[in-house]
Amino acid sequence: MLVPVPHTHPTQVPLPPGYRLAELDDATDRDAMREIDRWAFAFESSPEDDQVDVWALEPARSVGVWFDGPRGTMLAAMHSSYAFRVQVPGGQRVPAAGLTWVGVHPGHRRRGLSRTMLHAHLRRSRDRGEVLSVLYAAESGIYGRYGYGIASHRASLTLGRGADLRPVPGSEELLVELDTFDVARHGAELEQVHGSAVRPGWITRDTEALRRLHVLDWPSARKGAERRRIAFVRDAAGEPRGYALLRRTEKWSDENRPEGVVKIHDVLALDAAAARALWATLLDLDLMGTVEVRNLAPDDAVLGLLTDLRGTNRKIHDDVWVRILDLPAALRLRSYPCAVDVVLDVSDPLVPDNHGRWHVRGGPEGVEVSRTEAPAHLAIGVADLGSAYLGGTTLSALHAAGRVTELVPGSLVPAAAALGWPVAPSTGWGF
Ligand SMILES: CC(=O)SCCNC(=O)CCNC(=O)[C@H](O)C(C)(C)COP(=O)(O)OP(=O)(O)OC[C@H]1O[C@@H](n2cnc3c(N)ncnc32)[C@H](O)[C@@H]1OP(=O)(O)O
Repeated sequence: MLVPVPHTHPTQVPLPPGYRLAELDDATDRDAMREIDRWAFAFESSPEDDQVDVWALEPARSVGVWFDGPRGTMLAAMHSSYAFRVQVPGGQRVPAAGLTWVGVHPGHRRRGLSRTMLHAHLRRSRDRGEVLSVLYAAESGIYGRYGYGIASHRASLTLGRGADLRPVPGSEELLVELDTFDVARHGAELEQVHGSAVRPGWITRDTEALRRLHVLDWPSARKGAERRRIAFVRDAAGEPRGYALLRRTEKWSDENRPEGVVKIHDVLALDAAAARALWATLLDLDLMGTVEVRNLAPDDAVLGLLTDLRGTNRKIHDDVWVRILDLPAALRLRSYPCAVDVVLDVSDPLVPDNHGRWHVRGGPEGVEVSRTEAPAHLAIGVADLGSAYLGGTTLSALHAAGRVTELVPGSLVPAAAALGWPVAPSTGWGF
């Protein structure tokens, strides 16, 4: 079914002849969407994978570009989004469009298809009342031009077996239970723990399909590893206080020493004792030599528990990118750790409603955000404001890189303190 998507955005670039932007139907266009996904991301699924596959895209949120060519009509590009609620500093969960499945057939790339889709995405998300759009970027160079900035980071670590952890009172009384993961038996408790985390950038998986997708155990992805296991850490009443999804791979050295690898897909603990108990188990599994984890918050408890960080091969990667769609709402909905009184001159060529000078005034109890003609203290682009929004990247760091201009001397540091946040933003899972 082809529902034309109107081109009304002021900066809309017309598509080349033969191409049409249209809403995609979740049922009738599904095969074409899967085909574009395979072409764009260069993968093939096995018949065993297809049996466990989950369709998590949500109805009425996919838009594609059809090509009417000499050999008929084909889908040349698509994108979709999830209706997320993203936690912002202070704990509110704000409506956000989680952009996903952006893909252009390699035979139709660099003709502006993606640009046209992204402009439509920004407009449609705003029309739905979404305050932010968030994404994981396949490549760093794609999304800055649309006003997205890196708003959180994730850490990857490789730990040797038996890495020493500081003691935490109460951790010895907690029970760690290991089981083969089964979504029917473990899914609800896993999401209960996940949904209790207090951290900017945190995105709960609010549909059954997203919950299943997160724990999907692709047979082809095992590559000789065991099936997925789960470790739950529980208090004396049996309540889960943390979990880790993991799998082990057997490996032996030439001298027959055990050098197995534990790969952690997802790990979360709600307090220090739970983190200590969980990591003590993960770091002491028999026949394992190393433990690898790739999606920790940059201030995850394990970094403070380890007595020696050297040799952990710690790396930092970009996590979620944020695009502010409704600037006054976004700035009002987050909290501020201290008083703020600043005029920001925000440049946003794609969303004129965001563009211009904004007075942000208030403090921890709340802020007023209003348009103003008053001279600005700081000038910033909307992508850089997106980077600062969750509190993980300071305005000072952006200023040091020439990405914020201090127009009134002395205004940068107080504004940077007010837009910062004491808990590092992180999402911890990909979509
Ligand atoms: C949130 C997610 O889903 S991330 C997944 C993104 N998808 C992929 O990486 C899959 C493989 N790649 C693709 O499908 C496509 O090449 C896309 C989506 C990256 C780009 O689509 P295209 O239709 O070729 O892009 P389009 O022609 O609209 O280009 C718009 C601009 O982006 C630039 N651009 C396009 N791709 C890239 C890239 N990979 N890196 C840097 N810049 C890029 C173009 O040069 C152009 O620049 P300009 O503003 O200076 O003119």
